[in-house]
Amino acid sequence: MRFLTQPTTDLTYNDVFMVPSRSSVASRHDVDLTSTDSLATPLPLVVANMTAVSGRRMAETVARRGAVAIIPQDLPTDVVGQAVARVKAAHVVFDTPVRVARTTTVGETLSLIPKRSHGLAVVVDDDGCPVGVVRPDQAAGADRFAQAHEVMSTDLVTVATTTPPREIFELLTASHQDVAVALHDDGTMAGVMTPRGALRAGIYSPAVDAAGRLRVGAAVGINGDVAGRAEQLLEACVDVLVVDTAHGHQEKMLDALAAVRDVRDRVAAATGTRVPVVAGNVVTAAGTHDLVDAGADVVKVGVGPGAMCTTRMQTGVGRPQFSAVLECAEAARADGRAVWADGGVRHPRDIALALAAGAGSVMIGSWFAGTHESTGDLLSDAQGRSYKESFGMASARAVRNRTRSSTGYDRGLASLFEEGISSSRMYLDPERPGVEDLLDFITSGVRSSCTYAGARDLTEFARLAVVGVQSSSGYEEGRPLHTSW
Ligand SMILES: NC(=O)C1=CN([C@@H]2O[C@H](COP(=O)(O)OP(=O)(O)OC[C@H]3O[C@@H](n4cnc5c(N)ncnc54)[C@H](OP(=O)(O)O)[C@@H]3O)[C@@H](O)[C@H]2O)C=CC1
Ligand SMILES: Nc1nc2c(ncn2[C@@H]2O[C@H](COP(=O)(O)O)[C@@H](O)[C@H]2O)c(=O)[nH]1
Repeated sequence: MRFLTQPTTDLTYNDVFMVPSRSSVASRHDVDLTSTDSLATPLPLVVANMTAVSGRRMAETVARRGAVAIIPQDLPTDVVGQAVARVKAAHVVFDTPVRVARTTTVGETLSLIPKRSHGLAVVVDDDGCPVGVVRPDQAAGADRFAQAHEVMSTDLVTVATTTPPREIFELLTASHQDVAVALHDDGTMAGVMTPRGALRAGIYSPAVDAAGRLRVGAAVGINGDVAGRAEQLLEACVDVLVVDTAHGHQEKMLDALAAVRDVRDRVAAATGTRVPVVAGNVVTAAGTHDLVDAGADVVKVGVGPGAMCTTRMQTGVGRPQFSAVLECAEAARADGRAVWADGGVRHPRDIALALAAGAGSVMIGSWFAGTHESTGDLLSDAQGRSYKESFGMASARAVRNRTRSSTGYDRGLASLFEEGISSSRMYLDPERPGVEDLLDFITSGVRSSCTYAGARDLTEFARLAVVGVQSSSGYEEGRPLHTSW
């Protein structure tokens, strides 16, 4: 990346723009978005280890499209193990729908439907074979205690798991149906595919492990039995370990990271599978080098840019994220490593700019909180707008949860140090209510950014991008107007 003119201050994503360059890339479909970190995921996107955001539904949905989610550090390892097992058991092409039994009540079925973006629930019999589909409009007039089989439609489109997505798309559009149910040879349900899902299956590749299963990561903090937790997570088959704390450039972190690296190396020697270790957060070259020296394969960058973050206002500490990523990416590259740009992403352009600055992948939290697949329940405000509740991992709410096994006195002490928002509303975008809708939005933007720069992949993009510094009115000029002025 080069600047049009050398900046004299540190910069946020909003402070910068890219200019187009002469390009020989004829189509946005010709751009390869494989991440340039050691994970080499098909998409350079990571879902942040935030309790309000990242769980098994999020993990399997994004992995099917090529990204990876990190399960938060505040969950007990047996719970993480169950989530990882569910992700690993999920089909890599067909989506996992909401599944109910014939006898599930209509009330419960309707409450479960928003947990996925398909807008329906598949009814299965005792053997796991699909027998019908319930959509909210079919159940609208029914008693809440009626059972799913009483309101379901039995007009099912079924396909074999080997049916190509394009064929499924054509089958569904010709029959005016909204979903196909894929069956295993024994008639049990493998998953579902919508027409939109069929299009996605044609353009995205799943992020898979050596055994062809969906990939998922998990986080560890720096307190307690860090090595023990890392070992249990590796036994649970996580594909990436994230050692995460607010102040990543502290000696306690370097010790914790070295302990995690040693466990990982021991497991790698025994199993032949070397799981990458990510560590953060830092915002300087010095912090990056120290984390690499202590064992990080990838360094996580960002102090204070997150949407749930109060660190900068509380402490004055942090750094504008574009400059932090740029400096840390250069330092990591010199050490033969990569960085993740963590936090502060609100538009596809921010991801493109982070990648232009040299990030191997970009981590997103709050934006994805406002989707069907995030962990929270779907709520409605007084105007009927759908939202999910989100909160920061250093908020009083998260600290209370993290310290639940400590003494009252220690919990009281910990609660004095909150650096995050305990409750915020992340509204679902009616145009893009599912995380896959956001992935479509992001990847189309980033593919386009690459072609403007003349780049066929993200290594080229980070080399060829030409970046300028803009005033706040320059940024404002680029914002679309939804009403006239
Ligand atoms: N990217 C960012 O800007 C930030 C991210 N977060 C996120 O919040 C989550 C919780 O992280 P964290 O608060 O570190 O909790 P952890 O549970 O990981 O504990 C942090 C440990 O580091 C010690 N510590 C020393 N200095 C600091 C400091 N300035 N800030 C915080 N801890 C410090 C604490 O000791 P003691 O309590 O005794 O001081 C404690 O032992 C993580 O997911 C993290 O990514 C939190 C804040 C900023
Ligand atoms: N200072 C704080 N930072 C937090 C907190 N919870 C999470 N985070 C950081 O934000 C990113 C995600 O950023 P987003 O803009 O996409 O939401 C996450 O990965 C953490 O590094 C917090 O309570 N305080």
